[in-house]
Amino acid sequence: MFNLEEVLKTNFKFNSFKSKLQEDAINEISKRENDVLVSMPTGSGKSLCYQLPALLYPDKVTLVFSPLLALIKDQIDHLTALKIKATSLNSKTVAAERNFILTDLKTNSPSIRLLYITPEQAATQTFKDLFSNLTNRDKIAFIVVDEAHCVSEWGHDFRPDYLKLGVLRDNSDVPYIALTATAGVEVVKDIVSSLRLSTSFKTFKTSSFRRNLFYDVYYQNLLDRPYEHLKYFIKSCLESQDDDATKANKPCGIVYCRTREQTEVVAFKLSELGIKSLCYHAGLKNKERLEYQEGWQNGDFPVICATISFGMGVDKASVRFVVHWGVPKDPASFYQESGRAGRDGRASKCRVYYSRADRGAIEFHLAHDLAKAKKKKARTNKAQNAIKAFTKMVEYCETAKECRHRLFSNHFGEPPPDCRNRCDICRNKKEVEERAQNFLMRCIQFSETSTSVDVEFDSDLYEGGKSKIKEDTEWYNQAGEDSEDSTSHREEAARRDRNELIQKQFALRRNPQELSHGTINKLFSKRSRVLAAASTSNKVNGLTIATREQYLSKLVEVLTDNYTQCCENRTFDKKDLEECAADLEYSTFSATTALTVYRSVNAKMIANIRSNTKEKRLDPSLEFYTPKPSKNETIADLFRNIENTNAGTAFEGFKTANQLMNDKAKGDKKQATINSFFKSKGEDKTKQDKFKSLFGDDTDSNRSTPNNEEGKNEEIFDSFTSFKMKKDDDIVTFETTNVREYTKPEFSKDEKKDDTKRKVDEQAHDIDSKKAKIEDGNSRKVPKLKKSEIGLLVVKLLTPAYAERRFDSRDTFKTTARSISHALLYKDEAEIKQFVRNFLKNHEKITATTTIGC
Ligand SMILES: Nc1ncnc2c1ncn2[C@@H]1O[C@H](COP(=O)(O)OP(=O)(O)OP(=O)(O)O)[C@@H](O)[C@H]1O
Repeated sequence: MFNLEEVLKTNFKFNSFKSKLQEDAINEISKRENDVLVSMPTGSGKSLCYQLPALLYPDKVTLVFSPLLALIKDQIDHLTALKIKATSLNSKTVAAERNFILTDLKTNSPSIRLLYITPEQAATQTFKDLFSNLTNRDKIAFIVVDEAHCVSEWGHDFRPDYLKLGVLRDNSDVPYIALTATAGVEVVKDIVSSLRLSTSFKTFKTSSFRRNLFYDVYYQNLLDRPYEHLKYFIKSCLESQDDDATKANKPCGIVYCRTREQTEVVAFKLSELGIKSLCYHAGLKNKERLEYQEGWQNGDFPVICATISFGMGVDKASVRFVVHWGVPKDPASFYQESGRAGRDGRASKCRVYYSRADRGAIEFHLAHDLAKAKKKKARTNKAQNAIKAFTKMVEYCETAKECRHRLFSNHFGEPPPDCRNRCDICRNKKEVEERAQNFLMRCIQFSETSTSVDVEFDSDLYEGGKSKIKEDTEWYNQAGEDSEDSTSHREEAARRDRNELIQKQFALRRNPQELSHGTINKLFSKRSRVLAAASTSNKVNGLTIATREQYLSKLVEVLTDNYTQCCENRTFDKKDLEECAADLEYSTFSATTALTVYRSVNAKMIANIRSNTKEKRLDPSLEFYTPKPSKNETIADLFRNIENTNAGTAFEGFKTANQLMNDKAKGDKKQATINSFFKSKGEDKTKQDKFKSLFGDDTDSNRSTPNNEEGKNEEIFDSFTSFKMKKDDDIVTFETTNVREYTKPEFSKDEKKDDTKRKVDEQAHDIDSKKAKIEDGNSRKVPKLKKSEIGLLVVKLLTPAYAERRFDSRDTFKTTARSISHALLYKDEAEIKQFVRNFLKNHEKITATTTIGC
């Protein structure tokens, strides 16, 4: 009917359509038969899809709703340059122009082809009159809704005024054209329902599958030296390209971090390891930001470590990798951020270095947003949606269920893509499953040794563990006598609570749609630093964990100021001050039942501390504060105690990442790596003891281990990154890494020494084991494996069943693992494996009453 190519050439000066999809969409729209939804990535030429058809109906006008004046201006300038009459009716339109528009559009042959309007304008009487005039005379060619995702609460740019655009349908049957960049299923659903697109609407949509991108996930806490791992990954990405490219087109990459500090630390670490990197975040001066962005774009340095603020308008073709150091916020952001890799169509990689600490921090913020939303529906929905979307990201990272690209195809409502090994799971599912399992197991192991909230090594699944729940319960019962009866009653209640929570956690994983306020509160209470967090809303009506956290933060801040300014001989460290603040907050919390009282007592306390600081008087809470005895219950405690013992340094105030880096640059090599904590002379015995208590391994001492005593626990800790069974020599060994690419570490001198030492230790252990085997052959009852090794092996073997929820509780899991380990003290690896296999075969569900049998 129309010669579209001719119109394209004559009016838009293009020789051909940008893509087949663009051509098809224009073809369909031109017919004016159906509503059309165009979903294509930015820059793919969506505007032409309505601009060209608008020219095909010379005595009609096309109305275009667009959210921003700046976008409108751009479009009008572009069309004016092409001599196409386009104008805008908005709050800034001067009276003369407004009159011209209204007069022109009321004629039989208006000269205006496209009229751009902000959605806010659509609600004005002037527009309503104009609209009914045009409709009555059948003068509208198309109603176009640009950036249509603004109708959706799932989108980032939700604009309530967009919701009103569907109402225009009441009085008109003009075809609607909705345009959006690649949108998720929920957003598309919202567009269709809000704009009331007809049931026969046609969709023109680009597939979200990026076949040149390879996706995978690694776990930060399974890596011995995560920054080195990152370095080798980056090197492999940057080296694989041709050398002929211009400087600006040389391979480069982005490392996305959650916080400004992280960008600084990662950039520093990479630079230190020989990969020139700079950071980019909102805290930099404008000039610096621009300079760094340009430097990266010009190819002055290959890696930029940035918060997600980096990337808007950055369209560099030769990005060979995008790393997320932590966890992306949601599938849509992840798609967009990782999609900055491989714009030139060449093979590129997208990797997440997952961290539970990051997950915890994000969950906490999400819970906070939800709490802040109070009962406002729109905000609550938004906060709930953010939690659901984040849950998908967590599942993506923590499991190895399905092709990584499916995260996106599911999100965009597309059929599963033909991945063909373009992700780690499709390439080697078994290996990835094992890695995910090791990660889960690691979380369980650390949760056994951690009784307080420890962000870096936060426990999996449970609300701070048994002791935390017990502590909460005790708090409620503190008035009563601690009789045996009441204790067992409380333990029973705690067990019930815990099981219920576990069930909810699992339910949450199964069906993230079913989130209730209570569940979320419970879920996030484990992240909280406040004492008895889980009891918050029961104790003080209307009080949220987030509010308590805010007061706690304030208390930490004012106490820190008071301490640094008013105490001469400082011995407390950051954790002491936090604990002191937590005690203060808790004392108010436990003495109150009304929210207003809670707030005012805290406010008064904060004011008092401030006034003491002003008068240079140490606050009594600090003057009489006795730091809690070191229990070595968390890794953080352990590090802190060792640090205190080793360094004997006074509190110097807290340092920013920058200061730390500067200190390091000045040669402060005191603590180059975590390992070096455990490698310094003199304190070995103490540290070993600390590790023993940390891992609950106090029974190996009766075993004869010549040559291997020194550093035994170091080895366990070092190797804790992952462990594997060496099939060939029948011995459980610990691996410093289970990562294929990480094969060529360049150790520093000290690390080489450590490594040699470890090898010597391992050899000694080999000799020791062989000796033990010979002795066993001589029928002496000597254990074939260390107790700790048996323990780890059993835990590893039981973990898949735990992940499949076959244990009724975490306690049962622990007790079973312990009982089996004890029972198999004199068995070898094969026997242990066989036993556990049979045990799991014979017991589908494992409860506290399941007998081990041996
Ligand atoms: N057929 C074509 N041939 C060549 N270039 C084209 C063609 N169609 C559009 N373009 C150009 O492609 C670029 C991107 O087009 P456009 O701005 O319409 O993309 P878009 O998908 O609307 O992006 P956004 O989501 O940012 O609005 C523009 O410079 C436009 O002139």
